[in-house]
Amino acid sequence: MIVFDHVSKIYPNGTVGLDDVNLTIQDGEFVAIIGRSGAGKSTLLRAVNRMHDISKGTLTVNDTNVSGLRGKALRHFRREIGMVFQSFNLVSRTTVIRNVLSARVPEMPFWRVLLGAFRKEDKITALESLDKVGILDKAYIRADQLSGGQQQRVALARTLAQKPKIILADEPVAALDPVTAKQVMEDFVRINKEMGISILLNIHHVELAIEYADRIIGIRAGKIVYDGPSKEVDQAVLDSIYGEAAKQEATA
Ligand SMILES: Nc1ncnc2c1ncn2[C@@H]1O[C@H](COP(=O)(O)OP(=O)(O)OP(=O)(O)O)[C@@H](O)[C@H]1O
Repeated sequence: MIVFDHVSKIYPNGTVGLDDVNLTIQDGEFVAIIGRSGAGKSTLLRAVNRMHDISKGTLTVNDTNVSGLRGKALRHFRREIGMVFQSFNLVSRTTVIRNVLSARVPEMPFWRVLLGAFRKEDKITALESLDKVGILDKAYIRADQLSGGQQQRVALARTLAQKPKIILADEPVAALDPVTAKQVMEDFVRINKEMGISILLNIHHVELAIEYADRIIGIRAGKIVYDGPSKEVDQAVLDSIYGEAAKQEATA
């Protein structure tokens, strides 16, 4: 469970990233965060695994106060939270399986890392993860020879190999064409429903958010202005999240 209790984030230059956010996300939820550019979506997402420190309030993830974590405890905590980015962040000149196996490195003794001597269990985990996202047949192909959608699936498989309880996804389909974007969103749904992993995802495509997520969080200028089921998101809700921009687009 993720709990934001009166959380604010003020960047060193004075910009308010989050403004008194109160939010509870239960285990196994699929939540999409929507809002205009600069609204605070990434700040919210990245606070969860402490890529960004919060300035005020309390953020608790699975009963751990995130702000109190240091050193080894922080590294251990981060292993339980997978992260997927818009730009995939793969090592392009190596194979798909090597990319996925890299998720196992923090669990390995140093000598194994040095020799690249992955254990059989790690290889099985990596292959199972690739199977879950439907690209097992690409295991021994170089990552840079795959399409964007396939590369995002490798990134997702790498995250699964980490055996996370939560996956954070920062604009995971922004670089993909509409058909591929839907396929990757379907992967997220399957992972969420079949494996029970909580998914918290930032997305600019409102239609995709509503179609695939169960719950929508609308953020505007660092404040949550909507938090409810996807099926209840209507034009009035979108206006409250996007303001004039939504009205102008609707009338264009
Ligand atoms: N490192 C930083 N230093 C100062 N201000 C920042 C920093 N990162 C983000 N901000 C500011 O905080 C606010 C929220 O940014 P954030 O990246 O969370 O928005 P976003 O909703 O994810 O935007 P986008 O959709 O464009 O990615 C913006 O005003 C942004 O300019």
